[in-house]
Amino acid sequence: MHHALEIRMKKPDARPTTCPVSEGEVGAILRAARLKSGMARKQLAQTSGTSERYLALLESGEGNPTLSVLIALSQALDLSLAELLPLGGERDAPTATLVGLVRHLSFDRQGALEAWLREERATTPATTRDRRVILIGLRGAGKSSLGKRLADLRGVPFVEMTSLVEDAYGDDIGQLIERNGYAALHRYERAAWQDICRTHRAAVIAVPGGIVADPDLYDEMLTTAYSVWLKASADDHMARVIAEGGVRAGAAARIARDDLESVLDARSPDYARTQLHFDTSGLAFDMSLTRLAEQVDKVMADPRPQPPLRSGQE
Ligand SMILES: Nc1ncnc2c1ncn2[C@@H]1O[C@H](COP(=O)(O)OP(=O)(O)O)[C@@H](O)[C@H]1O
Ligand SMILES: O=C(O)C1=C[C@@H](OP(=O)(O)O)[C@@H](O)[C@H](O)C1
Ligand SMILES: [Mg+2]
Repeated sequence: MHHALEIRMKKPDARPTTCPVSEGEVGAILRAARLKSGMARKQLAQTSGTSERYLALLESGEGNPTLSVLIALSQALDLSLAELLPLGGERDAPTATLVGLVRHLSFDRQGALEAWLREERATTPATTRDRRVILIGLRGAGKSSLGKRLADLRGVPFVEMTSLVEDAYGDDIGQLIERNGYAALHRYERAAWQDICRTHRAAVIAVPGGIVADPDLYDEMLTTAYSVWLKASADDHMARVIAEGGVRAGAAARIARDDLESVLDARSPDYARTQLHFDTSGLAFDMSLTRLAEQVDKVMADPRPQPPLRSGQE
Protein backbone atom coordinates (compact mmCIF):
# COMPACT_ATOMS: atom_id res chain seq x y z
CA MET A 1 0.00 0.00 0.00
CA HIS A 2 2.55 2.52 1.13
CA HIS A 3 4.86 1.85 -1.75
CA ALA A 4 2.31 2.91 -4.28
CA LEU A 5 4.10 4.99 -6.88
CA GLU A 6 2.73 7.57 -9.16
CA ILE A 7 3.48 5.35 -12.17
CA ARG A 8 0.84 2.93 -10.93
CA MET A 9 -1.73 5.34 -12.23
CA LYS A 10 -4.20 3.43 -14.37
CA LYS A 11 -5.04 6.00 -17.00
CA PRO A 12 -2.26 8.44 -17.70
CA ASP A 13 -3.47 11.66 -19.19
CA ALA A 14 -2.66 12.30 -22.83
CA ARG A 15 -2.47 16.07 -22.49
CA PRO A 16 0.93 17.70 -22.54
CA THR A 17 2.24 18.23 -19.04
CA THR A 18 3.56 21.29 -17.30
CA CYS A 19 6.75 22.72 -18.71
CA PRO A 20 9.44 23.23 -16.07
CA VAL A 21 11.09 26.63 -16.27
CA SER A 22 14.86 26.47 -16.59
CA GLU A 23 17.39 29.28 -16.78
CA GLY A 24 18.54 27.87 -20.11
CA GLU A 25 15.13 28.29 -21.67
CA VAL A 26 14.68 31.79 -20.28
CA GLY A 27 18.13 32.68 -21.59
CA ALA A 28 17.31 31.42 -25.07
CA ILE A 29 14.01 33.31 -25.12
CA LEU A 30 15.74 36.45 -23.94
CA ARG A 31 18.42 36.18 -26.62
CA ALA A 32 15.86 35.52 -29.37
CA ALA A 33 13.74 38.49 -28.23
CA ARG A 34 16.75 40.78 -28.14
CA LEU A 35 17.89 39.70 -31.59
CA LYS A 36 14.36 40.11 -32.95
CA SER A 37 14.29 43.68 -31.67
CA GLY A 38 17.66 44.31 -33.32
CA MET A 39 19.22 45.54 -30.08
CA ALA A 40 22.86 44.93 -29.29
CA ARG A 41 23.63 43.54 -25.85
CA LYS A 42 25.14 46.85 -24.86
CA GLN A 43 21.98 48.70 -25.79
CA LEU A 44 19.66 46.30 -23.90
CA ALA A 45 21.95 46.45 -20.88
CA GLN A 46 21.71 50.23 -20.85
CA THR A 47 17.94 50.35 -21.31
CA SER A 48 17.27 47.73 -18.66
CA GLY A 49 19.88 48.90 -16.15
CA THR A 50 21.85 45.66 -16.25
CA SER A 51 25.41 45.04 -17.38
CA GLU A 52 26.50 43.66 -20.70
CA ARG A 53 28.37 40.88 -18.96
CA TYR A 54 25.40 39.87 -16.85
CA LEU A 55 23.19 39.83 -19.95
CA ALA A 56 25.65 37.52 -21.69
CA LEU A 57 25.50 35.22 -18.68
CA LEU A 58 21.71 35.22 -18.68
CA GLU A 59 21.54 34.54 -22.39
CA SER A 60 23.84 31.56 -22.04
CA GLY A 61 21.55 30.19 -19.35
CA GLU A 62 24.00 30.56 -16.52
CA GLY A 63 22.45 33.35 -14.50
CA ASN A 64 19.42 33.15 -12.24
CA PRO A 65 17.74 36.51 -12.78
CA THR A 66 15.64 38.12 -10.08
CA LEU A 67 12.08 39.17 -10.73
CA SER A 68 13.08 42.84 -10.93
CA VAL A 69 15.74 42.08 -13.56
CA LEU A 70 13.19 40.11 -15.61
CA ILE A 71 10.68 42.95 -15.34
CA ALA A 72 13.30 45.51 -16.43
CA LEU A 73 14.28 43.32 -19.38
CA SER A 74 10.70 42.72 -20.46
CA GLN A 75 10.01 46.46 -20.33
CA ALA A 76 13.14 47.28 -22.32
CA LEU A 77 12.10 44.71 -24.93
CA ASP A 78 8.46 45.90 -24.83
CA LEU A 79 7.23 42.40 -23.96
CA SER A 80 4.98 41.23 -21.20
CA LEU A 81 6.81 39.48 -18.40
CA ALA A 82 5.09 36.22 -19.32
CA GLU A 83 6.58 36.31 -22.80
CA LEU A 84 10.05 35.85 -21.33
CA LEU A 85 8.97 32.55 -19.78
CA PRO A 86 8.81 29.20 -21.57
CA LEU A 87 5.38 28.80 -23.17
CA GLY A 88 4.66 32.42 -22.23
CA GLY A 89 3.82 31.17 -18.77
CA GLU A 90 1.12 28.80 -20.07
CA ARG A 91 0.79 25.23 -18.89
CA ASP A 92 1.04 23.51 -22.25
CA ALA A 93 2.03 24.19 -25.83
CA PRO A 94 -1.49 24.24 -27.38
CA THR A 95 -2.69 26.81 -24.83
CA ALA A 96 0.46 28.87 -25.29
CA THR A 97 -0.12 28.92 -29.06
CA LEU A 98 -3.69 30.11 -28.61
CA VAL A 99 -2.73 32.77 -26.08
CA GLY A 100 0.02 33.96 -28.41
CA LEU A 101 -2.47 34.32 -31.25
CA VAL A 102 -5.05 36.08 -29.09
CA ARG A 103 -2.46 38.46 -27.65
CA HIS A 104 -1.82 39.95 -31.07
CA LEU A 105 -5.47 40.57 -31.95
CA SER A 106 -6.87 44.08 -31.71
CA PHE A 107 -9.02 44.81 -28.64
CA ASP A 108 -12.11 44.75 -30.86
CA ARG A 109 -11.29 41.35 -32.27
CA GLN A 110 -10.45 40.08 -28.78
CA GLY A 111 -13.86 41.28 -27.61
CA ALA A 112 -15.60 39.50 -30.46
CA LEU A 113 -13.65 36.32 -29.79
CA GLU A 114 -14.48 36.43 -26.09
CA ALA A 115 -18.17 36.86 -26.87
CA TRP A 116 -18.02 33.88 -29.22
CA LEU A 117 -16.24 31.71 -26.65
CA ARG A 118 -18.78 32.60 -23.98
CA GLU A 119 -21.60 31.73 -26.34
CA GLU A 120 -19.93 28.40 -27.11
CA ARG A 121 -19.69 27.63 -23.43
CA ALA A 122 -23.30 28.59 -22.78
CA THR A 123 -24.73 26.51 -25.61
CA THR A 124 -22.64 23.33 -25.75
CA PRO A 125 -23.11 22.04 -22.21
CA ALA A 126 -26.65 20.69 -22.25
CA THR A 127 -25.75 18.29 -25.04
CA THR A 128 -23.07 16.55 -23.02
CA ARG A 129 -24.20 16.77 -19.41
CA ASP A 130 -26.45 13.73 -19.54
CA ARG A 131 -27.96 13.42 -16.01
CA ARG A 132 -24.77 13.98 -14.07
CA VAL A 133 -24.83 16.46 -11.18
CA ILE A 134 -21.64 17.68 -9.53
CA LEU A 135 -21.58 19.19 -6.07
CA ILE A 136 -18.70 21.50 -5.32
CA GLY A 137 -17.70 23.73 -2.42
CA LEU A 138 -15.32 23.99 0.47
CA ARG A 139 -14.88 21.25 2.98
CA GLY A 140 -17.96 20.85 5.17
CA ALA A 141 -20.22 22.23 2.43
CA GLY A 142 -22.26 19.04 2.49
CA LYS A 143 -20.99 17.58 -0.79
CA SER A 144 -20.69 14.07 0.65
CA SER A 145 -23.62 14.02 3.06
CA LEU A 146 -26.16 15.93 0.95
CA GLY A 147 -24.82 14.28 -2.19
CA LYS A 148 -25.46 10.76 -0.92
CA ARG A 149 -28.99 11.61 0.16
CA LEU A 150 -29.75 13.47 -3.06
CA ALA A 151 -28.57 10.49 -5.11
CA ASP A 152 -30.82 8.18 -3.04
CA LEU A 153 -33.80 10.49 -3.58
CA ARG A 154 -33.23 10.48 -7.32
CA GLY A 155 -32.46 6.76 -7.44
CA VAL A 156 -29.07 7.29 -9.08
CA PRO A 157 -25.59 6.27 -7.94
CA PHE A 158 -23.58 8.52 -5.64
CA VAL A 159 -19.92 8.91 -6.57
CA GLU A 160 -17.25 10.34 -4.29
CA MET A 161 -14.58 11.47 -6.74
CA THR A 162 -11.87 11.40 -4.10
CA SER A 163 -12.61 7.71 -3.48
CA LEU A 164 -12.03 6.94 -7.16
CA VAL A 165 -8.69 8.75 -7.00
CA GLU A 166 -7.71 6.89 -3.83
CA ASP A 167 -8.71 3.52 -5.30
CA ALA A 168 -6.67 4.18 -8.43
CA TYR A 169 -3.65 5.33 -6.43
CA GLY A 170 -3.95 2.72 -3.73
CA ASP A 171 -3.60 5.08 -0.79
CA ASP A 172 -5.26 8.16 0.64
CA ILE A 173 -5.20 11.49 -1.13
CA GLY A 174 -2.98 13.09 1.51
CA GLN A 175 -0.27 10.52 0.76
CA LEU A 176 -0.72 11.00 -2.97
CA ILE A 177 -0.18 14.75 -2.66
CA GLU A 178 2.68 14.41 -0.22
CA ARG A 179 4.61 11.87 -2.30
CA ASN A 180 3.83 13.05 -5.81
CA GLY A 181 2.54 16.63 -5.64
CA TYR A 182 -0.47 18.43 -7.03
CA ALA A 183 0.32 17.78 -10.69
CA ALA A 184 -0.06 14.07 -9.95
CA LEU A 185 -3.29 14.65 -8.04
CA HIS A 186 -4.67 16.53 -11.03
CA ARG A 187 -3.76 13.68 -13.39
CA TYR A 188 -5.60 11.22 -11.19
CA GLU A 189 -8.57 13.55 -10.96
CA ARG A 190 -8.73 13.90 -14.75
CA ALA A 191 -8.62 10.13 -15.13
CA ALA A 192 -11.35 9.80 -12.50
CA TRP A 193 -13.59 12.27 -14.31
CA GLN A 194 -13.13 10.46 -17.62
CA ASP A 195 -14.06 7.26 -15.83
CA ILE A 196 -17.19 8.81 -14.34
CA CYS A 197 -18.35 10.19 -17.68
CA ARG A 198 -17.78 6.86 -19.37
CA THR A 199 -19.55 4.77 -16.78
CA HIS A 200 -22.24 7.05 -15.36
CA ARG A 201 -24.80 8.77 -17.46
CA ALA A 202 -26.79 9.64 -14.34
CA ALA A 203 -25.18 10.22 -10.95
CA VAL A 204 -24.64 12.68 -8.15
CA ILE A 205 -20.93 13.33 -7.78
CA ALA A 206 -19.14 14.91 -4.82
CA VAL A 207 -16.21 16.79 -6.28
CA PRO A 208 -13.08 17.60 -4.23
CA GLY A 209 -13.16 21.23 -3.13
CA GLY A 210 -9.71 21.84 -4.56
CA ILE A 211 -10.66 20.90 -8.12
CA VAL A 212 -10.70 24.57 -9.16
CA ALA A 213 -6.90 24.49 -8.98
CA ASP A 214 -7.02 22.52 -12.25
CA PRO A 215 -8.77 24.99 -14.55
CA ASP A 216 -8.76 22.69 -17.59
CA LEU A 217 -10.48 19.87 -15.76
CA TYR A 218 -12.87 22.22 -13.97
CA ASP A 219 -13.88 23.73 -17.32
CA GLU A 220 -14.52 20.29 -18.71
CA MET A 221 -16.58 19.26 -15.69
CA LEU A 222 -18.77 22.34 -15.94
CA THR A 223 -19.70 21.38 -19.47
CA THR A 224 -20.16 17.66 -18.86
CA ALA A 225 -22.35 17.82 -15.74
CA TYR A 226 -24.99 20.01 -14.14
CA SER A 227 -23.20 21.93 -11.45
CA VAL A 228 -24.06 23.05 -7.94
CA TRP A 229 -22.04 25.17 -5.54
CA LEU A 230 -22.92 24.25 -1.98
CA LYS A 231 -22.28 27.53 -0.22
CA ALA A 232 -21.96 28.22 3.46
CA SER A 233 -20.45 30.98 5.54
CA ALA A 234 -16.82 30.56 6.61
CA ASP A 235 -18.11 30.20 10.18
CA ASP A 236 -20.43 27.39 9.20
CA HIS A 237 -17.68 25.60 7.32
CA MET A 238 -15.43 25.89 10.35
CA ALA A 239 -18.11 24.74 12.77
CA ARG A 240 -18.81 21.68 10.64
CA VAL A 241 -15.12 20.85 10.29
CA ILE A 242 -14.68 21.11 14.07
CA ALA A 243 -17.80 19.03 14.70
CA GLU A 244 -16.20 16.28 12.60
CA GLY A 245 -12.96 16.40 14.54
CA GLY A 246 -10.91 17.84 11.65
CA VAL A 247 -9.23 14.61 10.68
CA ARG A 248 -9.60 14.68 6.92
CA ALA A 249 -6.67 15.00 4.54
CA GLY A 250 -5.95 17.92 2.30
CA ALA A 251 -5.61 21.64 2.34
CA ALA A 252 -9.04 22.23 3.80
CA ALA A 253 -8.27 20.07 6.81
CA ARG A 254 -5.24 22.05 7.85
CA ILE A 255 -6.53 25.54 7.49
CA ALA A 256 -7.45 27.84 10.33
CA ARG A 257 -10.52 30.04 10.49
CA ASP A 258 -8.89 33.06 8.79
CA ASP A 259 -7.28 30.93 6.12
CA LEU A 260 -10.56 29.22 5.50
CA GLU A 261 -12.12 32.57 4.77
CA SER A 262 -9.26 33.42 2.38
CA VAL A 263 -9.53 30.07 0.61
CA LEU A 264 -13.27 30.62 0.24
CA ASP A 265 -12.66 34.11 -1.15
CA ALA A 266 -10.00 32.85 -3.56
CA ARG A 267 -12.21 30.03 -4.83
CA SER A 268 -15.55 31.82 -4.87
CA PRO A 269 -15.22 33.24 -8.41
CA ASP A 270 -14.58 29.70 -9.68
CA TYR A 271 -17.28 28.08 -7.57
CA ALA A 272 -19.63 30.81 -8.80
CA ARG A 273 -19.29 29.49 -12.36
CA THR A 274 -21.66 26.66 -11.44
CA GLN A 275 -25.27 26.78 -12.58
CA LEU A 276 -26.83 26.68 -9.13
CA HIS A 277 -25.57 28.44 -6.01
CA PHE A 278 -27.21 26.78 -3.05
CA ASP A 279 -26.68 28.38 0.35
CA THR A 280 -26.94 25.96 3.26
CA SER A 281 -26.06 28.49 5.94
CA GLY A 282 -28.62 28.64 8.70
CA LEU A 283 -30.51 25.67 7.25
CA ALA A 284 -31.06 22.38 9.04
CA PHE A 285 -29.73 19.41 7.09
CA ASP A 286 -33.15 18.00 6.11
CA MET A 287 -34.34 21.39 4.92
CA SER A 288 -31.16 21.74 2.84
CA LEU A 289 -31.85 18.39 1.23
CA THR A 290 -35.47 19.13 0.34
CA ARG A 291 -34.72 22.52 -1.16
CA LEU A 292 -31.61 21.32 -2.93
CA ALA A 293 -33.56 18.50 -4.61
CA GLU A 294 -36.20 20.98 -5.82
CA GLN A 295 -33.66 23.41 -7.20
CA VAL A 296 -31.57 20.77 -8.88
CA ASP A 297 -34.71 19.50 -10.62
CA LYS A 298 -35.32 22.98 -11.97
CA VAL A 299 -31.78 23.31 -13.30
CA MET A 300 -32.04 19.92 -14.97
CA ALA A 301 -35.42 20.61 -16.53
CA ASP A 302 -33.65 21.77 -19.65
CA PRO A 303 -35.76 20.99 -22.73
CA ARG A 304 -32.79 20.66 -25.03
CA PRO A 305 -32.37 17.11 -26.38
CA GLN A 306 -29.92 14.71 -24.79
CA PRO A 307 -27.49 12.82 -27.02
CA PRO A 308 -27.99 9.09 -27.62
CA LEU A 309 -26.63 6.69 -25.04
CA ARG A 310 -22.98 5.90 -25.62
CA SER A 311 -21.74 2.39 -25.14
CA GLY A 312 -20.75 1.40 -21.62
CA GLN A 313 -23.11 3.89 -20.01
CA GLU A 314 -25.88 3.07 -17.59
N1 LIG B 1 -27.68 22.66 6.21
C1 LIG B 1 -26.71 21.76 6.07
N2 LIG B 1 -26.33 21.37 4.83
C2 LIG B 1 -25.32 20.50 4.69
N3 LIG B 1 -24.63 19.94 5.70
C3 LIG B 1 -24.98 20.28 6.94
C4 LIG B 1 -26.01 21.20 7.18
N4 LIG B 1 -26.12 21.37 8.49
C5 LIG B 1 -25.20 20.57 9.05
N5 LIG B 1 -24.50 19.90 8.14
C6 LIG B 1 -23.43 18.95 8.44
O1 LIG B 1 -22.21 19.42 7.87
C7 LIG B 1 -21.39 18.34 7.47
C8 LIG B 1 -21.03 18.46 6.02
O2 LIG B 1 -19.98 17.57 5.78
P1 LIG B 1 -19.73 16.82 4.43
O3 LIG B 1 -20.99 16.38 3.82
O4 LIG B 1 -18.71 15.78 4.70
O5 LIG B 1 -19.10 18.01 3.55
P2 LIG B 1 -18.08 17.95 2.33
O6 LIG B 1 -18.23 16.58 1.73
O7 LIG B 1 -18.55 19.05 1.44
O8 LIG B 1 -16.75 18.22 2.90
C9 LIG B 1 -22.18 17.06 7.72
O9 LIG B 1 -21.77 16.51 8.93
C10 LIG B 1 -23.62 17.58 7.80
O10 LIG B 1 -24.44 16.76 8.58
O1 LIG C 1 -10.37 21.75 -0.52
C1 LIG C 1 -9.31 21.19 -0.80
O2 LIG C 1 -8.26 21.81 -1.08
C2 LIG C 1 -9.26 19.72 -0.80
C3 LIG C 1 -10.37 19.02 -0.45
C4 LIG C 1 -10.41 17.55 -0.37
O3 LIG C 1 -11.67 17.14 -0.85
P1 LIG C 1 -13.09 17.41 -0.10
O4 LIG C 1 -13.53 18.77 -0.52
O5 LIG C 1 -13.95 16.32 -0.64
O6 LIG C 1 -12.86 17.32 1.38
C5 LIG C 1 -9.29 16.88 -1.17
O7 LIG C 1 -9.59 16.80 -2.51
C6 LIG C 1 -7.99 17.56 -1.16
O8 LIG C 1 -7.38 17.12 0.01
C7 LIG C 1 -8.02 19.06 -1.27
MG1 LIG D 1 -16.76 15.16 1.41
